[in-house]
Amino acid sequence: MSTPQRRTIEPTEADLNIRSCIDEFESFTVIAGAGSGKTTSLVLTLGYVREKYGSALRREGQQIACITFTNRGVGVISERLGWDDLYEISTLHSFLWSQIKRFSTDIRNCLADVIIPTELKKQREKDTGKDTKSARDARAKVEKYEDILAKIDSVDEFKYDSLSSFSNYLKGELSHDDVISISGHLISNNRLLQKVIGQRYPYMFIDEAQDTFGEIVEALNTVCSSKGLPLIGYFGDPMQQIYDRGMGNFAGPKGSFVIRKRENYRCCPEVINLLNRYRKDIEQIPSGENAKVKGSVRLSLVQAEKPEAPRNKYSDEQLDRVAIKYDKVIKDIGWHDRKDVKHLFLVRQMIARRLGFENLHRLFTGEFSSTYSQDTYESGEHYLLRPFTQIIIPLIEAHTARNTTQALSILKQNSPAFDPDGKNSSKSIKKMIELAKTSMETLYELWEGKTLKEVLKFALDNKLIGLSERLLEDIEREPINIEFSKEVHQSEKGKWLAESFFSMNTSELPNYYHFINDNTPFSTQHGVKGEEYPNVVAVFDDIEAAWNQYSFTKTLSPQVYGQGTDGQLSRTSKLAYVCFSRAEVNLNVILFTRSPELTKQEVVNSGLFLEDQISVVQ
Ligand SMILES: Nc1ncnc2c1ncn2[C@@H]1O[C@H](COP(=O)(O)OP(=O)(O)OP(=O)(O)O)[C@@H](O)[C@H]1O
Repeated sequence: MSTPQRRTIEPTEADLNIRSCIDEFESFTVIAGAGSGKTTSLVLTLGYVREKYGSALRREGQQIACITFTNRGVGVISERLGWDDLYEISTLHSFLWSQIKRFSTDIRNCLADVIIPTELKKQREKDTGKDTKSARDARAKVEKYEDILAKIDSVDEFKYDSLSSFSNYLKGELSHDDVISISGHLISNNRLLQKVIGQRYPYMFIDEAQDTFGEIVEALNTVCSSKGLPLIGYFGDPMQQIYDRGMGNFAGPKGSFVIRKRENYRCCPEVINLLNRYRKDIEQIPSGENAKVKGSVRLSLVQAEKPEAPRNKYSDEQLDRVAIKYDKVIKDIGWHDRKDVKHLFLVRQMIARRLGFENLHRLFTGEFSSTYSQDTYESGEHYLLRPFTQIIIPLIEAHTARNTTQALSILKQNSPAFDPDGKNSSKSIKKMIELAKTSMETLYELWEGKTLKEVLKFALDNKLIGLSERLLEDIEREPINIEFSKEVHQSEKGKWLAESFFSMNTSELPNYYHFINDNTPFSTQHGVKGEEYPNVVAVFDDIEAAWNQYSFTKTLSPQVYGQGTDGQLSRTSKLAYVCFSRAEVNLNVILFTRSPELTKQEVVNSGLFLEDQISVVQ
C-alpha cells in the first residue's frame, strides 16, 4: 500500500478492460506482479464506478464495497477517494461481521450444526483413549464442547471484538476465526443473506485477493454467480501470498474475466530484471518514470556461524557477532548513516534486539504470553501496553520536546481528567493548564526512574488514563509469590505476564513504540506487503529465523543446501519476492550462509544474480 497518490494517473489497458467489465456487469480478476499498479487500478476502478453509477447508487441507498487487508490499507484507499460514504471500505473481518451480525439465529445454528460438531469430531479423533497429555486435553475439549452444545440455545446475541482472538460461545463471544468460518458458511448457504449483500453492494472489490480465505472467496463468488449485478472484482498476485490461510490461486465466479498487467511502475530496471529472473511465470516491463531510474541490485553472501545454542539457535554471543557483521556489511555498502533505507527482517526478535526492546519482546513472546497477548503486543493494542502507546509515551515525548500545546491536546483527547465534558470541565483554562503541567512533571520524574507499575498507578490515580477493569485488577493484585508452572497455571499465566511487565523500567518502551508506529528503519518482511521504499535491505538468515517453515538457503541455493520441503520453498520464495519487489531504486540482499563461495557459484550459474552484483563477506 504505497502512500496516497498526488499525481494524475492515466488508465492503462488493464484499467480500460476493467471498465468494460463494469459496464457489461461482468465479474473479473486482475492478476499481476508486484508494482504493476493493482492497488492503483483498484482505486481508479472505485472512482470510475462512482463517476458513472454513483448518483444512482446513492439514490437507492446502495454502496460500493472495497475489502482490503489492513487498517492502514483502509485509511490509504479512503483518503484517495476523499472519505466518501458511497464506499464501504473495510478490512475483511470488519466487512463480514457487519454483514452477519444481525443474523443471530443463523449464527447460533451454524455454531450448533457446523462449527461445534466439526470441533468435536476433531477432538474425538485426537483422543486415543490413552493417558497421554494430548489425549487428556482432547477429552477435556470434548467435554467442554458437549457442554456448549447442550446450552447454546440459551445464547440470544453474538458479539465480535476485533482485539480478541478468543471465543466464548456461551457468553456470545466470537473469535476472528469464527467470523471467517461462520460468514463463509452463512453467505454460501443462506439465500436471503446473499440477496441482502448483493442488493446493498452491487459492486464489490477485493484487494490482496491472494491472502483472502478460500471459503470467503467462494462465498462472495456465490453472491455474484448470476449474470448482471452484483459483480465482484479481485485484485491480487498469487506469488505474493505470504499467509498460509490465503487462497493463493484465487479465481472469480465461473465465467468471469481474467485481466493481466505486465507493467511495473515501481522498480528501477535493475530490480525488475532480478524479478524477471526470479519469477518465470511473468515478465514485467519497466513502464513509468521508474524506467529511467538508474538503480542497483547487490547480494552480500555473509559467512554464517554454526549455531551453538540448543535447537539450532545462535547463542547470545553469536547474536552479537551477527549484529556486528551486519553493521559492517551496511557500512561497506555505505548505507550506515542513511535515513532513507528500510531494513527487512523475518522476525521481530532481531529488530527488538537492534532497536533495544528485547526484554519486552521476550516477555510478550515467552511462556507467560498467549496468542492474544502476542498478537496485541505486535499491534500495540495489548491492554497493558495501550495506556503507554496511546497516552503516556506521546505525553512524555511532548513534554521532552517542551510542546505544551501538544501535551494538552493529548490529554484532552484521551484523559478523563481533561475531558471537556468530564468532572473537571468547570475548572478555568488556567487551572487546567496548571494541572496539566504538574501532572506532566510528576509523570516525567516517575518515567525517569520508576517501574512501569508506578508510572501506571500514577496515571490511573490522576485519571490521565481511562480505567480498564482488567488493568485495575492486575495493578491491585497482591504480588504472586508462587513459581510459575506451565501445567498448573496455564489458564492464568496473564497474571505472571502483568507482574513481570509491571516490574520493568521504562527504558525499552519508547523503542517499541517507535517501531510499531513505523518510525524506524526496520520492518518485518511480512509487514511490508503493499509498501515501497527507495532503498531496501532484505536480510535472510535461516538461523536467526529458527523457523523450519522458511529456508532462504534452500530456496536460493538448493544445490549447496539440499531441496527444501514444498511448503518451505513456496513460503520462502514468495516472501523473498515480496521483499525484492519493495525496492524502487536500490536493493541490497544479505544472505547468511555457511558456504558463501559455493552459494555464489550456484546463484551465478542459475543466472539469478550477476557475478559483479555479488560480494562475499567472511
Ligand atoms: N498507471 C500508472 N502510471 C504511473 N504510475 C503508476 C501507475 N499505476 C501505479 N503506479 C505507481 O506504481 C507504484 C506501484 O503501484 P501499486 O502499489 O498500485 O502496485 P501493486 O500492484 O498494488 O503493488 P504490489 O502488488 O507490489 O503491492 C505506485 O507508486 C503507484 O503510484
